[in-house]
Amino acid sequence: MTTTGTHGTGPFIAAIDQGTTSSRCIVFDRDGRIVSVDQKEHEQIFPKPGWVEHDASEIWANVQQVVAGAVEKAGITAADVKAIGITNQRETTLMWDKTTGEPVHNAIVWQDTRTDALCKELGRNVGQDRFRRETGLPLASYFSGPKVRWLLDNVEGLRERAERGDILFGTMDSWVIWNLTGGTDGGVHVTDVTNASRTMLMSLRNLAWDERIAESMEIPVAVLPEIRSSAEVYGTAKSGALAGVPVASALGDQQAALFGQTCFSEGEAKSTYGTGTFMLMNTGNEPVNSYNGLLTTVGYRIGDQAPVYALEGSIAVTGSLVQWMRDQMGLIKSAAEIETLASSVEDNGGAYFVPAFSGLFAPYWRSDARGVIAGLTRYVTKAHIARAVLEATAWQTREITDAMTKDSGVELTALKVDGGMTSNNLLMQTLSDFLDAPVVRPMVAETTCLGAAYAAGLAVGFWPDTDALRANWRRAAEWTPRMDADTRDREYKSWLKAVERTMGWIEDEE
Ligand SMILES: Nc1ncnc2c1ncn2[C@@H]1O[C@H](COP(=O)(O)OP(=O)(O)O)[C@@H](O)[C@H]1O
Ligand SMILES: O=P(O)(O)OC[C@H](O)CO
Repeated sequence: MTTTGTHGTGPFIAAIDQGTTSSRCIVFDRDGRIVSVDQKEHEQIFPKPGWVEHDASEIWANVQQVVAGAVEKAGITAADVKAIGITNQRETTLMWDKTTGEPVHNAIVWQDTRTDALCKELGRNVGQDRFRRETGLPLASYFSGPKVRWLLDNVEGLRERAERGDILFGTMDSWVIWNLTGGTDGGVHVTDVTNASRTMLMSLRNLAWDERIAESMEIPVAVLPEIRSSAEVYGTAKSGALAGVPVASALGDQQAALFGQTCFSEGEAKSTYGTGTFMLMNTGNEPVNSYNGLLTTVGYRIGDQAPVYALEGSIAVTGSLVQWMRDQMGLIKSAAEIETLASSVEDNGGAYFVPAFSGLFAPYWRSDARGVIAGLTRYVTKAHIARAVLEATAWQTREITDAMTKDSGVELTALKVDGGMTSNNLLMQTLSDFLDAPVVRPMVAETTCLGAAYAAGLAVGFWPDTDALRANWRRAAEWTPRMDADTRDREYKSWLKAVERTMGWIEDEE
């Protein structure tokens, strides 16, 4: 996809978003407006049920293409661009040879569940609590550490090469930055605090690798990148359309969206509706422990300022359920059609759809759960199912906001949203109804790239401070609750009953 928008005169900031389904590059002007976009999808590789991989060489080639594409569409040159910001799908794990620059295996994607058994074993041997206490994360196949261990155990000869110091590990931020800054010819091997906080290997308080945790996972520290802040100059792009431009930010995509939504004050939260949904709340300069199934993570760190922490509710399946209705069930032809179909009925007809396709993430963290449609009768039509599909996203968000309130003590007053699913009006209204709170969407829906651009711009003095960024945030749409409390409470009870039905489907030995 390539689009060109209207823009003022330069200079500009470019952001690269290396996402789960595609890589894109967006050029922004000083008002945070989009000047140009270029985007390219990459192959999703499913070698076995539950396994998901990406070809990191294909991804790097795509990144170079979209950077060139966005620069060309903007009608600018590298000299007009003051900095490059990086944002990325988080947790996806890659190891490569630092002499040849070749990946040793496909990247293992965040959704991949191959390390389930390994996580259970680590839980038995090391203890669940230890990981949560030190890293803020529950032991789950979602995070990078167990994926690194899997690669070291399963790629022949890799452990010896890693111990010799020939191998580098990185999430996609590290891979893109290493290649951009020269690769085998002096590329810098770094990651930022937000990405590092998803590896399960970083001490959340010290913002440094926890060597004892790494040792308990049998991961040699020699493979780990240097942890840096989210907004500082890591190096300079060595080749391509933006050669000579400083690479000045890195943030995991959900943290970048928090930044792009200008959630700079404690208690401010955003929820991003894409393949999955991720809600993050800024909790200030101290990590807040979760007792209700949320993750404690780093929100961002600007240069040497104090880090900002966040609580996160991660939902594995939201937009991908709409894709499933389209691609596997054939009930709709396009994602947008789900709204038309769901709007053709008044309610869900008694049906509740819990899409626990790869277990349940927050607040349950149950890998033994599987998807369920509950409440079926002959009355139920495909339109009711479409409605239940949209309601599933809204109810899952409600469960997360309930947990956030319990953990943080902050009542939700409004939710800032972004991502592909927010173009669905019925879903946004339903969300407001179920949360009993206003839902607001900003003018620039590409908050992930915007956040990376903002951080890079701050690092090079393109924007003076976060107040200047706040001034760019403009509301495009708002939905307010219309549902009466009795209906909401009754429906929520039924949803929670349906969630119970998903648990324990997978037996341990499976
Ligand atoms: N109108 C819509 N209604 C519901 N879901 C939608 C709609 N448009 C797109 N989606 C879903 O949103 C997702 C794409 O959003 P996007 O933010 O681009 O995701 P990602 O960044 O995770 O690739 C897809 O899973 C798609 O099914
Ligand atoms: O690439 P996205 O938008 O699907 O985001 C993926 C998340 O970062 C996974 O934690």
